[in-house]
This record gives sequence, C-alpha cells and structure tokens, in this order.
Amino acid sequence: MSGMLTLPEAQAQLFALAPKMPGTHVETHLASGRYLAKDIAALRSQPSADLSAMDGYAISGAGPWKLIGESRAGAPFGAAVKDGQCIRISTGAQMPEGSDRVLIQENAELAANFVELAKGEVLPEPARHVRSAGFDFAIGQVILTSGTLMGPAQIALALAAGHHAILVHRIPRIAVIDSGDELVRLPAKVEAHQIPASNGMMINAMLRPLAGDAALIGPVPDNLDALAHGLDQASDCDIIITSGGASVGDHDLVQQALRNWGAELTFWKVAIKPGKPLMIATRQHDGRKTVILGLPGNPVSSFVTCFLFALPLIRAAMGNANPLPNAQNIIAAVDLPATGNRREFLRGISDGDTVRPAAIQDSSALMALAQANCLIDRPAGSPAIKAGDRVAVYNIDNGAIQPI
Ligand SMILES: Nc1nc2c(c(=O)[nH]1)N[C@H]1C(S)=C(S)[C@@H](COP(=O)(O)OP(=O)(O)OC[C@H]3O[C@@H](n4cnc5c(N)ncnc54)[C@H](O)[C@@H]3O)O[C@H]1N2
Ligand code: MOO
Repeated sequence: MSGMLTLPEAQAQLFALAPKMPGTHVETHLASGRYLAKDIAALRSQPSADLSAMDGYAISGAGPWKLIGESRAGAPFGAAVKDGQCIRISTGAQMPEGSDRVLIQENAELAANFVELAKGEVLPEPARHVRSAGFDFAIGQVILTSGTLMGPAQIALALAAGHHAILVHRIPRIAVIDSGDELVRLPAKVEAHQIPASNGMMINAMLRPLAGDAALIGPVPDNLDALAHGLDQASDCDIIITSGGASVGDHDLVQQALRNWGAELTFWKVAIKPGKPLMIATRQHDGRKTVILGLPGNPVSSFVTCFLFALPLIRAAMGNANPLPNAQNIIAAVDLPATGNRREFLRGISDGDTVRPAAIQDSSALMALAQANCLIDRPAGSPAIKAGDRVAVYNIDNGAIQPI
C-alpha cells in the first residue's frame, strides 16, 4: 500500500498519542457529556430508610387495624405501630417501626377510623410494597466507575448518592485552522476565484457537542510565515486541527510548517477514501504536548477524517475508553462496486433497514454530504456486492458526534 497505513493502524498510532486530560471538579448537574476521572462511591444509602412503594396503609398484625396516624414523604410518623394498628402512608414515605408491609388503598375499606381488608382481599405478605433501606445503593458502594460517560441518569444517580460535585476529565483546548489562499471567512464576500472557508466551522460544529467551541483560526494563506503565525496562535492548545494543504501540491505547506514549528510527524497518508493525505504530528513545547491533526482540505475528506480521527481523539483525551464510533450492519438497497486499495467511506442514505449511496461521491461534494445520514464502510479490496447483501454503516445524522 505504498506507505499508507490502514485505518486501524493509523487510529492506534493516534490513540497512543492521546493527551489524557487531568481531572477537574464540576458541579454534578453540569457534568453531562463528561467522563468520570475516578470511581464514585455513595455518600448515603438510597433509600436511607424502608419506604412505602404505594399509597395505602402500613399495617401491623392481621387486622382489622385502628388508624392512628400518617406517614407522608418528608414527614414520617415518628412512633411505633402495634399489633392491630395501622397508619396512612404515601408513596415514598418512611415505614413506621412495627410495620413491615403495606396494604394498598384499593384493597382496603376505611370505616369509623378502622381499616379492614376489602371484600375478597387477602393479607399482604411480609415486605409487600416496601422498598428496603439501601436496596438501590448502599453507603460506600461504588455506583459509577472511572471512565463512565455522564448522562441524565448518571447525573441523577450521583446527586442521589450525595455528590454535589464530581471529578471528570478536563475538556481539551482545541484550535481549528482553515488554510488556503482561496478561502474567505465571510461567505457573502467571495470573488469568483475564492470560496467560503466552510471546513473550520464544519469541524467545529462536529466537535462542539463533545468539547464546546474550538478556537477558530484563519483562513491562513498558503505561506510558511502565515502558517507559523496561525500555529503560534494555537500554541496553548492540546489538540490542533488543520484543514487543507495536506497533499503533495506546491502550495500544500502544512507538513513543512509543522516541522518548522518544532512538531514531529507521526504519520502521513492513510489507506482510506476520502481522506488519504491525513497527517498526524506532535509537538512538545514548554512542558506541553500538542497533537496536531492535518486534515485534507476537500470538505468531505475533512468531515470523514474528523469523524474517524479527530472526534475519537477528543473522546479518548476526555477519558472514553471506547472512543471509536460503532457501525451497524444493514442491507444494501442497490449493487455496490468493488473497491481498490483504500477502504471507502461512501456517503449513504439509510431508512434504518436499507442503505443506498448518494449519487455523487466526489470528496468535494457538500450537497451529497449534507443529504447523507450515514457513511457506508467498504473495506479495501472488497468485491462488488449485490443489492440485499449487508454492509456496515456509521450513523452521521446526529452530526457524527456520539458513538452509536
Ligand atoms: N497529485 C496529487 N494530487 C492530489 C492527491 C494526490 O495524492 N496526488 N491527493 C488528493 C486528495 S485524495 C485530496 S483529499 C486532496 C487534499 O488536498 P489538500 O489537503 O492539500 O487540500 P487543498 O488542496 O488545500 O484543498 C482541496 C480542496 O478543498 C478546498 N478547501 C480547502 N480548505 C477548505 C476549507 N477550509 N473550507 C472549504 N473548502 C476548503 C480547496 O479549496 C480545494 O478545492 O488533494 C488531492 N490532490
Ligand atoms: O482522499 Mo481524498 O480525501 O480522496 O479526496
């Protein structure tokens, strides 16, 4: 494959460089999308006492039962219930001492301050409708392990376990640099020989739900001084993503600019289509390690390499142990041609059961990319396949942000 790494080889080399972000405390309710930097143990038990799971009566003995009080959620009865007695109890309220079961109100008759079983009902068995103390989690128990992605349920669990703040990995500082003489920042002010710089904003939109906004630098013209200046502006970043200038043309200067800047090239060129001229480099400077991803400038190549490299790198840096996106196998709606020596990621349109490739597969075609909702993964050297065969696809209709 003439100097090209395979995709798994290239991803493995990149992950070996992933700058693992240190832990930082955040308020638990703000931790959505962050990965835990250490295990969390419960500071309290849930429930902290035996609670009723239903509205009814906490009873003692065989009945009928004299109604002697009430336990509401947040306002326990505060005394013992003796044989032949009961109290009114609500869902989530503390069970009183002396009662181990709840008779739900639908199965009870209340008359003259006495409760009895409704016609045809039998005495509830012990522990019926009672949530015992600590059954969800007990004090000291590890409830969430390091590396867990915090979502709504995990936030609720950590709060319920008594944690106002939790330790998560810091978000990496990221800069995105557009490079190319033809690029213009303001889309309305474009001459015939120019194009709007759309890649940087696209990449930012892809990584934003993971890591917030990146610093957007450029567009930087195709000369080494301008590139050096652009890189200097990003020198406090953990990750720098460039787009454009990655290939072999006379004006493709990113690789040289990186060397001049003191970065060391890890690899250049991956056997994927689109995205072949991807380069990865690192720079150690002032005690800081920066990983640089040089994405190819064709917009679809930038998108695909951001999806396959930049987003997984960011997830890994933030503490995700499985940072790669997940594929699913679905049925090809049409025949697909054989592939060459590069693994192909076709822009696909899927209805969930079947998938067809977008009509235009050129790596500059933004219309086709915007119409696609998945990437069809066709391994290098695959024979042609028939409609009805299965293919692996990666969902991108959520902006390619989360592994699915
Ligand atoms: N002789 C060869 N030529 C090319 C090869 C090759 O192997 N031999 N590889 C091709 C492949 S594959 C790709 S992909 C491109 C990538 O080239 P670059 O990374 O150097 O990208 P540029 O030349 O700078 O730009 C390509 C294309 O994309 C547009 N572009 C660039 N940046 C942006 C941006 N920020 N926003 C929107 N559009 C952007 C640019 O105007 C060009 O049209 O090289 C092939 N050539
Ligand atoms: O690899 Mo390029 O990204 O085919 O267009």
